[in-house]
Amino acid sequence: MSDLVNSGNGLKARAAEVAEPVIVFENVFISFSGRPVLEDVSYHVGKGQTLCILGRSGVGKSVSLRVLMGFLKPDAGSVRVEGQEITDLSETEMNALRRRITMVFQNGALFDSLTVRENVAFPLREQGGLEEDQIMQVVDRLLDLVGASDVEGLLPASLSTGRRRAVAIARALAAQPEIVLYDEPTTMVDPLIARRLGSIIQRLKSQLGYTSIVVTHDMRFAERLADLVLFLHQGKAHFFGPLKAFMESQDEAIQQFLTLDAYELPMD
Ligand SMILES: Nc1ncnc2c1ncn2[C@@H]1O[C@H](COP(=O)(O)OP(=O)(O)OP(=O)(O)O)[C@@H](O)[C@H]1O
Repeated sequence: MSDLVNSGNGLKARAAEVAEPVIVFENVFISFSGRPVLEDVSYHVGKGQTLCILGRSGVGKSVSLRVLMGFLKPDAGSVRVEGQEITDLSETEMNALRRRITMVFQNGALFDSLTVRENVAFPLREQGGLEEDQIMQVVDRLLDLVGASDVEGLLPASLSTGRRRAVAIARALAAQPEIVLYDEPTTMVDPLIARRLGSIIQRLKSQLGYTSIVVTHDMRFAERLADLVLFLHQGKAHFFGPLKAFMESQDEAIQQFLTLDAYELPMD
């Protein structure tokens, strides 16, 4: 059933059948009350790659994620996940898609009354199909992966923000997604915790081959994780390409973003 239970699943076979990248945005437009936010934005993410979406505040980074989750419909353009057009799916089809794509929210959205272990076990129980001892095995592995084994018996309220976010990542993974979206994972945590969260995301990529998109303000975080960068600027995909090309770009808007980032006091 899962990579976490047994290493063989249908993912590889399905990916091989799909000629195009796992996620494709093509000429996407979206506006609110006539005010354009994304104008003609295109990018793609291949299997196992990490894309970091960068850009100044309010430029449409979170909107891009919400379009991918089907919470917002673009006015025009195509959004495809493993070759399937998602802009015209019914709510039922969208719910099926949301089992394959999961979003880790800043606040973690954990159940307050459940322990860390029970929180992580929750999606596995909800999905069914696993015996209790298998569930416990998967939970152990996930807690270990995010470094939260020592707090498994605690309630979320007693954890630090960074720990809560790590547990939220474990719970998101328990739903066995194929694609993980992270919205500002390092906001409001100190640099050490940010580095730890970065290591967790990195490990998920190298050990489990997740395809992921990370929205972040934090250039140091992006530098550690990104294969690809999408830099949104004035509604446009001002840059889309490999991290190295982004860092070396002499483009004025990119230079300004990188320079300002270097001078910004760390928010986390
Ligand atoms: N549902 C909505 N209705 C109206 N306007 C919206 C909606 N969602 C987003 N917006 C607007 O779209 C713009 C982009 O928002 P978004 O949250 O994507 O920015 P962001 O780049 O993620 O910024 P930040 O880094 O500050 O989170 C903002 O001006 C926001 O007010």
